[in-house]
Amino acid sequence: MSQVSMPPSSLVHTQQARPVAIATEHLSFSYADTPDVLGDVTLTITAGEKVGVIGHNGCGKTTLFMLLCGVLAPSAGTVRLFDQVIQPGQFHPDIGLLFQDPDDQLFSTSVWEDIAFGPNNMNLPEAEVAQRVQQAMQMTGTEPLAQRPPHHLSGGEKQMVAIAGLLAMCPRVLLYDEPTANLDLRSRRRLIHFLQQAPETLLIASHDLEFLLEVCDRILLIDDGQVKADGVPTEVMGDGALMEQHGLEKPHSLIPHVEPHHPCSSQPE
Ligand SMILES: Nc1ncnc2c1ncn2[C@@H]1O[C@H](COP(=O)(O)OP(=O)(O)OP(=O)(O)O)[C@@H](O)[C@H]1O
Repeated sequence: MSQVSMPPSSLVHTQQARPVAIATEHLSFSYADTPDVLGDVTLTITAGEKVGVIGHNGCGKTTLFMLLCGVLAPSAGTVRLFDQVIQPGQFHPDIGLLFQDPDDQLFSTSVWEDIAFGPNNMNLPEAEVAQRVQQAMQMTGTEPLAQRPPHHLSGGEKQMVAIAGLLAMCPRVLLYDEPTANLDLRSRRRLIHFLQQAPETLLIASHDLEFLLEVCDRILLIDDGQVKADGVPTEVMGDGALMEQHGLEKPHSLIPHVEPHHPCSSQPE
């Protein structure tokens, strides 16, 4: 694995004081007809980190997320969430997954009902459910949509409602799978500000590398079922040879900008 630069020692010290949010040990997974999607992945995510997960189509980002939150059962290895081993198939309110397609997440008759679904499942008192729904709608700017049927919303509106549904469960870890896929530029910018201020531990799988550069403090590059690079975003994504080797491109903002010299302009003195 390419270790692309270590954080400064003061940062290491701060991070060591924080608990480990996610730890995988020798995590492997195969689908019945797709073997070795992930092979022997061992990694540690510290509480409060904002980690971008990159890799070409089909490299296993979504599969990794589904293993981390217990939707899929590992073929081998374990996942720990704050030192508790994740039991596949069980409800883990401490970790939430935003699906790639918000339609997979929204199914109630109104936005309010959808956001309340998670807290209701946690058997919270009605007043607390209402308070959490209200707060989650406020944070995501979805209050005006409260009584609308989710299937009538635009792609971007659905995305924010799906995020509100996760926030209402107050998870400590959030997994975002392609969160900018349905968003226009203004909604994308709003999501960037929102995630920059998020107190939770974040893992974000995305092909929108510029978005990851703005939000994340660490990048994992996945290929051939393994973590091939783990480090500071500008250094992992700024390494053109590394990116190309794994089927990716350096983000535009990390390519040095050279002003083209117009042939008719006067020569510099
Ligand atoms: N339910 C499934 N059954 C069989 N194979 C699957 C299933 N889901 C995913 N796969 C395969 O597993 C591999 C990893 O898929 P995954 O969706 O995790 O990749 P990804 O990195 O999230 O891709 P993308 O960037 O396109 O979203 C791919 O080869 C995919 O075809």
